[in-house]
Amino acid sequence: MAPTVILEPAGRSLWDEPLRVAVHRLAPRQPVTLRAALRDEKGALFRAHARYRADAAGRLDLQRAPALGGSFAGLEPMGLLWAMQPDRPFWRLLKRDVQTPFVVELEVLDGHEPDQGKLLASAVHERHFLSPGVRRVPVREGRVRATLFLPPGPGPFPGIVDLFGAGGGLLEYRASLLAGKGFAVMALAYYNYDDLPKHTDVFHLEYFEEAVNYLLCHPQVKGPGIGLLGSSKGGELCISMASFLKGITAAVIINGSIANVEITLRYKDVTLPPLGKDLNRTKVIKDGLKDIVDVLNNPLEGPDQKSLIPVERSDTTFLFLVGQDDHNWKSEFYASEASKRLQAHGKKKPQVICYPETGHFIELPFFPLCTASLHPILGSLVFWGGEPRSHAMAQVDAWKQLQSFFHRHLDGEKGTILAKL
Ligand SMILES: CCCCCCCCCCCCCC(=O)SCCNC(=O)CCNC(=O)[C@H](O)C(C)(C)COP(=O)(O)OP(=O)(O)OC[C@H]1O[C@@H](n2cnc3c(N)ncnc32)[C@H](O)[C@@H]1OP(=O)(O)O
Repeated sequence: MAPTVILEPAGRSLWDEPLRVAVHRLAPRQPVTLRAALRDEKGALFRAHARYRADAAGRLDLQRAPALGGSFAGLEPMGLLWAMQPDRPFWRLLKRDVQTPFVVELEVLDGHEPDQGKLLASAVHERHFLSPGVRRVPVREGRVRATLFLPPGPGPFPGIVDLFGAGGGLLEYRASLLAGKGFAVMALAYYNYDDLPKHTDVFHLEYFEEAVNYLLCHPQVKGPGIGLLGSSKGGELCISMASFLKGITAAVIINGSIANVEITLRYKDVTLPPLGKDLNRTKVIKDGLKDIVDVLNNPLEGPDQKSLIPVERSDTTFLFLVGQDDHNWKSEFYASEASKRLQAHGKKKPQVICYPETGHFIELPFFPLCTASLHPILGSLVFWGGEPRSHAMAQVDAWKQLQSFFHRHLDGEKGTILAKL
């Protein structure tokens, strides 16, 4: 009988679920190569392969068998996903439409030559971004342009606003999966989407306030406060929201900055200018990639202090998730400074989790690492940092940590929300 691929769950699973891959009916100790591939919505092909050897009974189980080489090595049951590389250089895996899955094709080839062995077996598996019963509700309310994801059932649910970074648009894949964990999550656009400006020199915090209030007033959102989740420029904006706006109980900042970067921020009569920078501090590393980690000025010094976000005003409970190899900016320094400033002002000590060999884009579990791509502000190819295996481990942990943080701080007893300004 021919070899077969056994997948658990079979046929389909959520993107953040571990997938158990096994191959049965191989010859005892047969050398094989496993290949995985998926195509993104822009046609880029992401692929990984790994060499294995079946056991004495002709079985291969990726939870027990180490990869002997290929795109990764060692015991890595999800390596065929996180070690994928795009056929387009400097391309990042993004999910643009959460209503369709990524379709992963798995192949088992005889021998250890990834492009030459005879095809022994194959399987197709769908990786979804919408949990069963999660509702996707486009929001066009006042100025707010967003998508709200509601868990199944009547609620009310703890509410979270989710922001991605520079480049804008509306990325929904994190919000949609998080809604499956029992939260009402609003993926919020703030530029380069729908009728929002394509580019802007100023962000008005009143826009974000409108979004927070929309969520707070939603009948299926449980008060008295909501959570914020933001990465990169989105993380920085979450720190500003938590510092100036009412109604924010908890915030998770993934590689964010404590200073306002690149685009002026206004709220009522307050203006935070962009942090100073010196592009001469750009280093050109291999393949002409730019390393911009030293470009921004130190926000604790001189006139650059005007760009510092007054995080010490905030009564929000923070979790900072930090990639220690972030080459976009100095996320670890920013998180530690935020922690110092909050504590110096008698505020709650934030939780700071630092991940070694982890770069700028801490994504959902099993997303392949994007080490370099076009910088949405600089317009040139930059190095984001990270080592694939460590980065993959960090993504799994970060996803668990942020969920338990939000459950702890948004699902608990009602707290008092204090006015800030
Ligand atoms: C100047 C001073 C700088 C100083 C630096 C100081 C320090 C740092 C400060 C900065 C702090 C901030 C730090 C941060 O925040 S870092 C950035 C974090 N940002 C995000 O995570 C949000 C990402 N969002 C976006 O990038 C956009 O909204 C997307 C792309 C989703 C859609 O948007 P839109 O629908 O409008 O886009 P398009 O499809 O027409 O594509 C447009 C172009 O984008 C390129 N592209 C698209 N997809 C991919 C991909 N998968 N891989 C690689 N590249 C991709 C590609 O070249 C394409 O052009 P073309 O090839 O099609 O012609």
